[in-house]
This record gives sequence, structure tokens and C-alpha cells, in this order.
Amino acid sequence: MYNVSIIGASGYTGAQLVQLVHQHPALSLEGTYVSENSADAGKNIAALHGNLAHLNYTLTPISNDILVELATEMDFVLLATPHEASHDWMETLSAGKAKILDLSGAFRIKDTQVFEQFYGFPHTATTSLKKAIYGLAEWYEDDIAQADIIAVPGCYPTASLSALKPLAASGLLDDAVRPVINAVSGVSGAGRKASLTSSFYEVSLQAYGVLGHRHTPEIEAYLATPVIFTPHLGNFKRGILATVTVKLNQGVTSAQLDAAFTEAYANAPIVRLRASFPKIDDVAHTPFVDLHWKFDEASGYAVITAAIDNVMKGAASQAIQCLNIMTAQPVETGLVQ
Ligand SMILES: NC(=O)C1=CN([C@@H]2O[C@H](COP(=O)(O)OP(=O)(O)OC[C@H]3O[C@@H](n4cnc5c(N)ncnc54)[C@H](OP(=O)(O)O)[C@@H]3O)[C@@H](O)[C@H]2O)C=CC1
Ligand SMILES: CC(=O)N[C@@H](CCC(=O)OP(=O)(O)O)C(=O)O
Repeated sequence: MYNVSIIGASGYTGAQLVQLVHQHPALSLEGTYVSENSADAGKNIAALHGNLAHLNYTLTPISNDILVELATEMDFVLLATPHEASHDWMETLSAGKAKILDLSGAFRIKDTQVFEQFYGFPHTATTSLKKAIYGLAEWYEDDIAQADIIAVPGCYPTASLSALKPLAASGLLDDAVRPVINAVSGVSGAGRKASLTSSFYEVSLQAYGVLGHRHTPEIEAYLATPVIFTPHLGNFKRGILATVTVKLNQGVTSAQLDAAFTEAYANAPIVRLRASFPKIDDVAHTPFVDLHWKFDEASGYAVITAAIDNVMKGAASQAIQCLNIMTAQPVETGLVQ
């Protein structure tokens, strides 16, 4: 068994991790932490999340001493914390034997200038940043297997890159035309803390972060191509539907497009190539990425849809996929029966 602790365990992704680690056959959940002055310190996770009412884990306030202890005693520490907290703690946490999987955006972007521009604070944890491996599980398996620090991808980049990377890898994308990604997320993407913009009465389908969302440079970095990315907030709880429009090189055939997806995901049990356009309800509360596409050979334009659960494949279950790879277990262990 591998010893695991979760920091930020009371939030949406943290609580999902508690459930996934608890049910995993090879993982033992040793500690569940919240911030030093958390209003939930000392409470049981069961009291906060009704779906975890059968579990018994106390939320302990984190401290510097505990971070040092976790670094030396845990096999894995999962960070489901704000970007700033993950950034500030990584050097301490990664100084021991523990391997760290960070769900925040703090270690995904290697260019520190771009990072500061989009995250609003300077990156100073440079040693950890250099070591961090991007945890898009279907695409960086060999690097993930050797990693000490995993930057788990953002939810929108997971959906977008799952749709786009097969095309880039097969050289089908027309470099002259940027892929256009329109994606809709449920409100859990904004986290558990109360805010007016994600409150039930206020949310009505709307674009936000237009031409400036922090996931744009993340998608571009791991696709190696500029994109137009427009996120929308929808009035539902969980899931992301990303509709991606691309121009393919002249002469590309439907058969080549189909082959790009079937070959890329031939050994990927978490990716489901669907016979029709997927719905969010098909993937909500599951670890899957569902994909479907349609191609107009005459114009060279293709439309691909990717559906994921933002809290699962967009965060917690993708972290578990990475952990499975790091421990040489089948990637779907503890996720798919
Ligand atoms: N929600 C989603 O769909 C996705 C989220 N992410 C990323 O995952 C991380 C967690 O997101 P999410 O679960 O939605 O967030 P939540 O707001 O739901 O939860 C945040 C958690 O972190 C704790 N926390 C807050 N501030 C600190 C701090 N300074 N030190 C330690 N703990 C702290 C909170 O508890 P308390 O404040 O009581 O201490 C809570 O447990 C974020 O970085 C987010 O960007 C990534 C992909 C998808
Ligand atoms: C609906 C909503 O607000 N979503 C969040 C994205 C959450 C997430 O995946 O991203 P990070 O890990 O990069 O924070 C947003 O747009 O900021």
C-alpha cells in the first residue's frame, strides 16, 4: 500500500480525491488537511459532503511542521489547493521522498513571464517548476512514470487537448488557421467557496475570460499551436463540453482523421470514442473523456466535441491516473470497474 495525504481536502476536487483514494485498492489515506485557519478545521469530511457520509476523516489544519513531516513520511501528497498555496509549499513538500501531484495551475506553465501575466504573482519555486511534469495522462505517460512532481492539467485544457492532440500528433492541422475552442463548464469548476458569480440565482450561460483566460497559454504550450479559447459558465453542477473547430491540411481525408483518433487512443481505457456527439450527462461523475467528430472534406473543416467531468478527469481522477502510472499499475485502477 502507498501512503497518501490530501491537502485542500474539503474543497470540490479535494473531497473527490478523498473518495477516490479511499476506494483505491493500493492507496491508504493517511491525512486530510485544510488551511491553517480554516473554518472547517477539526470537522469530519462526512459533515461537509453528504455523499461522503459513510467516511470518517478529520480535516486537520496544515502547518509548516506538518508539511515537512508529509514530505518525509508520505509516498504521495495530493494538493487540491489554490495556486498560491501550491506554489509556496512545493519546495518544502518535494524535498523528501514524497511525490507530489498538484491540481492547481502553479506548475503547468514553464515560462515564468507568461505565468506571472496570467496568474498575477511571480513564480519563485523554480527548482520545482523545472522538475514538474504535465500530467495529461494519455500523452505523457513515460515522463509521468519517472516524475517526482506532477502538474495535473486544468479542466478546460484536458478537454481541449484530448480533442486536439491526435490531430497535431498526426500532422493534420492547418498551421495557418487557429483551432477555435468553445467550452462550457458547470459551476463546480469555480470551487466551493461562495461567490456571487457562481451562485444559483446569478448563473446564466455566459462567456467569460474572453481572449485572456489562463488556460489559453496552457493549451497552447502543450499543443505547440496558438488557439482561440472561449470558456462559458453554465447553470449546471458538473462537467465540461468543449466544441473544437479546426481546419485540416488540404487533401486530408475522413479516413485519416478517424485513424488519428483511433490510433492515438488505441490503448487508452479512459478515452471513449463515441458514435455520436457526447453529452455532459454521459460523463458526469466519471473519469472518462468522450470524443466524437465530424469532417467536411470539401471545406477542410472538422468539428470535434470533448466531454469530461471537470472535477474527475479535469482534476481528481486524472491525478489518480498519474499516480497509477507512477506506481506501475494499470492506468484505470480504482477508477473503472
Ligand atoms: N474545481 C475544478 O473543477 C478544478 C479545480 N482545479 C484546481 O484545483 C484546486 C482546488 O480547486 P477546488 O477544489 O475547486 O477548490 P475549492 O475552493 O473547492 O477548495 C479549495 C480547498 O483548499 C483549501 N484552502 C484554501 N486556501 C488554502 C490555503 N491557503 N492553504 C491550504 N488550503 C487552502 C480549502 O479549505 P479551507 O479554505 O477551509 O482551508 C479547500 O479545502 C485549485 O487550484 C483549482 O484551480 C483544477 C481543475 C478543476
Ligand atoms: C467554471 C470556472 O470558474 N472554472 C475555472 C477553471 C477551473 C480549473 O480547472 O482550473 P485551474 O486548475 O486552472 O484553476 C476558471 O475558469 O477559472
